[in-house]
Amino acid sequence: MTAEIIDGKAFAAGLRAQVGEEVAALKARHGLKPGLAVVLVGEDPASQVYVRNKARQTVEVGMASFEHRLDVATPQAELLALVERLNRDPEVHGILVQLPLPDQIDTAKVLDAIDPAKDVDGFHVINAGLLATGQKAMVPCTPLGCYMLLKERIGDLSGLEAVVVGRSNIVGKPMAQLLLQANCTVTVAHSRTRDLPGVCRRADILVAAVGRPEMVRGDWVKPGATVIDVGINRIPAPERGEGKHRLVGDVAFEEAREVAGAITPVPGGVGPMTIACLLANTVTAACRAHGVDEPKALAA
Ligand SMILES: NC(=O)C1=CN([C@@H]2O[C@H](COP(=O)(O)OP(=O)(O)OC[C@H]3O[C@@H](n4cnc5c(N)ncnc54)[C@H](OP(=O)(O)O)[C@@H]3O)[C@@H](O)[C@H]2O)C=CC1
Ligand SMILES: Nc1nc(=O)c2c([nH]1)NC[C@@H]1CN(c3ccc(C(=O)N[C@@H](CCC(=O)O)C(=O)O)cc3)C=[N+]21
Repeated sequence: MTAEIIDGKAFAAGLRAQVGEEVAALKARHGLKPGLAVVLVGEDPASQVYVRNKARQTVEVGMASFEHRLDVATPQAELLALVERLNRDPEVHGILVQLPLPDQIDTAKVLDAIDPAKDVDGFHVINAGLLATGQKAMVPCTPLGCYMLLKERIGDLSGLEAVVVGRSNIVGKPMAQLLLQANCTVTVAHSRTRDLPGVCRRADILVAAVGRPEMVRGDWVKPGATVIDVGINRIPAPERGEGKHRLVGDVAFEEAREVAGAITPVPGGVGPMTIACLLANTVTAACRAHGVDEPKALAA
């Protein structure tokens, strides 16, 4: 059996259309235009691509986009001052500071300077704590996108064995929290996990967020499992010409698709969902800021 391919690109397009409708309704009923500010420090080429895509899609759904590009040598104090200004700006409902940040900047300090109500990345400790205790939070975009794909494919997740490989604050940990909330039995695996292939083989839901190209092999996958590949790895592709690259996930896709029940591709899987969820979170933040009912379809 070969797996169903989970079309994250198509699902994300549908979610963006829903966001667009909500934005139009907020304007018509409340004269409210949600706004997203994106801050990029430095000129990392991959980050520039994401930031450009985010800005384009923000405008496409009818929201206001504010882009701030700072020099790679920007002192921490200057970045913190910008965040403070955005916190106070009533036209800005969501703030995203693109990671990674240059070495002179203390990332945790910057993330925790963002008003938790405008923290559409869900990286602030307040939001991490709210999520972990089952309260209303801003949920990190990538895990939220993965969760939506899982709900769409499986429906009720209760009682399923979920294995999340990776324990970062931005993907692995919040992913595990969402799955736990949905009544999965959750295992979080990492670089010190013993017998990682054996642990993965228990999973009805296997989420790979490690940052190692094609690490999860076909024989790590339980037959029929749903595999969510979060990894975005750029590897050399000499077959496409000298100096060319291609994107691969953290899962060996061709092997895994022969065993899994369903699997997300890279590209076209989780990546587009991340940006769509960022837009959804910005609408949610704007609604909360103005005491308007928030659209249920845009949240976990
Ligand atoms: N699609 C999207 O929108 C997004 C994709 N990504 C991608 O997802 C991947 C993960 O990102 P992120 O969480 O930020 O990465 P981090 O580097 O912050 O975390 C990686 C995690 O993987 C674990 N790990 C590393 N090597 C191994 C190994 N050999 N065996 C088991 N576990 C291992 C680490 O374990 P330990 O803690 O023990 O070191 C760590 O917990 C990357 O490819 C990134 O590009 C990230 C964000 C968004
Ligand atoms: N504050 C912050 N928030 C983030 O959410 C954040 C970040 N910093 N830093 C970088 C990572 C990475 N990330 C991606 C978003 C979209 C795609 C995406 O759309 N990928 C396309 C391919 C794009 C391509 O071709 O390069 C796909 O998978 O189909 C990938 C990766 C968000 N991140």
